[in-house]
Amino acid sequence: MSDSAIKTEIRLGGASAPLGTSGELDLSEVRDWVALLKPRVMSLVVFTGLVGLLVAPGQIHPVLAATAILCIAVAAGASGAINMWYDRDIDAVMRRTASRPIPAGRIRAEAALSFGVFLGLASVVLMGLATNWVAAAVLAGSIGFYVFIYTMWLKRRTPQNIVIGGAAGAFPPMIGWAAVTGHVSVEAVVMFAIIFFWTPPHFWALSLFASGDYARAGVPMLPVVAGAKETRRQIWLYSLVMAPLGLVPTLIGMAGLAYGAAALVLGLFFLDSMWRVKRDAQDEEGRSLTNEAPARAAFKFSILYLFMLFAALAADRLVFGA
Ligand code: HEM
Ligand SMILES: CC(C)=CCC/C(C)=C/CC/C(C)=C/COP(=O)(O)OP(=O)(O)O
Repeated sequence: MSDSAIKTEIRLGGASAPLGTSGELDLSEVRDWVALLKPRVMSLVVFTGLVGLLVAPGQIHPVLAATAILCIAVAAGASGAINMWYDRDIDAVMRRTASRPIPAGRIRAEAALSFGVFLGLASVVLMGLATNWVAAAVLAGSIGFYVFIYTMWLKRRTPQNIVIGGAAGAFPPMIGWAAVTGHVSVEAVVMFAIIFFWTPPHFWALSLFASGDYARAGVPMLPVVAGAKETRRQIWLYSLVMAPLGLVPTLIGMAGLAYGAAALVLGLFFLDSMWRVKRDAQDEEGRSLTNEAPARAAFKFSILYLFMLFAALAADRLVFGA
């Protein structure tokens, strides 16, 4: 048994102090508070925000740039913590999420909520003071989108939850851009649109092999409500929009031909990966006969794709000064 598991058991058994308020903070507790921030998802969110900031025209002091990125990270983490507070009931019944700090009883739900609200407010105020209030407003909007629109309103109501709510994760490059320029222009909207249309293939690929979890929790994700066949079809349709969108930065002169070539190759790999999901060996209802191997590969590739596409955008600007 791990140290943290032993400590948790001792606390649950003897429970002299409520969880999360013992006054002492050891490494395993720190790890739990960090887990509330969904750090792995945050890493890509922060990276796209950083690229938005790097490709924006104009100057920003490096300390202010670093502060802006910190604010995006903290805001994304804060909304993740509030999401885990709100979703603690369904997280407890899904295998993938059952060991999270709140359902596992290692952090009190109210403590997680206070933590998230405090960090969320602090990130918006700091962003406004360090850069400008347009960036702060878009940052506040993305927290609101993830917490209120996606988590509280749509997630448990409609299979379109991630299409509309997914906008939350598309804002960071726009925030980085606004932090430098003080406004939102067409380039920022293009970066937003790429992530917006990337999100459904990214998430629905995962939901194809995690649909048992969502069905158990009563969350109406597309494969649960409309079946695997329809999910594969919609993954393909969104991919058909997203791959060409990746080329738009070059077409509007925001990036050069080096980025355009990278976006073309990456887009073709993305389409190939999602086509394999669509054409996976399946029964009449679309249930995979391969244990969803193509969907697992496509989910992983979706993350690499977005990372590389945005890396190409930054490299194009930094190396070729497009
Ligand atoms: C509504 C929109 C989205 C939904 C519902 C969604 C859902 C998920 C889920 C359920 C996972 C599984 C892993 C986990 O439990 O943490 C995941 C992984 C991941 N997502 Fe998303 N995602 C969305 C948008 C985004 C966005 C916008 C980004 C970044 C720009 C992103 C980046 C990632 C990354 C990097 C991982 C891998 C984490 C790991 O290594 O475990 N996601 N996503
Ligand atoms: C700047 C800022 C505020 C950005 C926030 C955007 C952000 C982190 C978007 C990602 C959305 C996301 C990880 C959804 C996960 O779905 P879920 O919460 O249903 O997943 P779960 O089942 O793993 O909890």
